[in-house]
Amino acid sequence: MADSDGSVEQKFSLREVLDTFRQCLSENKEVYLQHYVSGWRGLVKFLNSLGSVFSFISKDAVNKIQILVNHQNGENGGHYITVQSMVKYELENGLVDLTKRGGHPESGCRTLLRLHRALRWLELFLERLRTSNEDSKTSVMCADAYNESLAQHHPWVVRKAAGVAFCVLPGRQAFFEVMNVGPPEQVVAMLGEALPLISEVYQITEELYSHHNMLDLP
Ligand SMILES: CCCCCCCC/C=C\CCCCCCCC(=O)N[C@@H](COP(=O)(O)O)[C@H](O)/C=C/CCCCCCCCCCCCC
Repeated sequence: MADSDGSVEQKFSLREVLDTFRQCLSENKEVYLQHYVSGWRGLVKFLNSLGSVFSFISKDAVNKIQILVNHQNGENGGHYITVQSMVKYELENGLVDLTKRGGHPESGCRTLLRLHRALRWLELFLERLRTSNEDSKTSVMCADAYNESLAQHHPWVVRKAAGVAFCVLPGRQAFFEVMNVGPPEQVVAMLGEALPLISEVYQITEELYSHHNMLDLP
């Protein structure tokens, strides 16, 4: 549908995000980068619909998505099909800054690690949403999930800004409406479908990064 300014409306759909995370895993449990990035694109649509307070977060996510897309579309794009092939290629060719930032500030590995950490936040947040009740506050659920995950990797100023943004999150009912799924029971059911997929993608990536000692890339 076109907006009044002629731009194409980009409505968030939880179903679409669920489908992209379903497509993420290959038969032998490799993570397809293209679908991983599409999943994040879908989530950013949701974030954008929440208002400009969140734009510093969505800008960072979009920037990281774009770095990964550039790798996929670049001359070595054939190595950026799965997270596993990307890790292998970048490590074998010395394209990752392993201990301090240097010549490869935009490696696929360090960029994906930032989104991977955010995926843990998402998993924790969605699980809280799924098991929440009408009186639960999205701001509290979001902050708790953040403090348990991403916050450990952010400096004070980012944690403060994130905390301010969480305070203006819409309430649970409005939040569920933006998901475009239907009544709350259907949202809860779909979250129950989405969570194991997100969790599996997270676990596989976590093990891969841990195996290569890359969970703290600068
Ligand atoms: C299913 C629908 C309901 C949930 C929808 C959630 C939608 C969330 C969409 C996007 C999440 C944003 C992901 C942010 C990635 C952050 C990556 C990161 O950690 N970047 C920092 C480090 O990067 P480098 O400097 O090392 O390159 C960077 O400093 C961060 C800057 C921005 C602040 C990030 C705060 C993240 C807060 C967590 C997301 C809150 C979203 C709330 C909306 C419900």
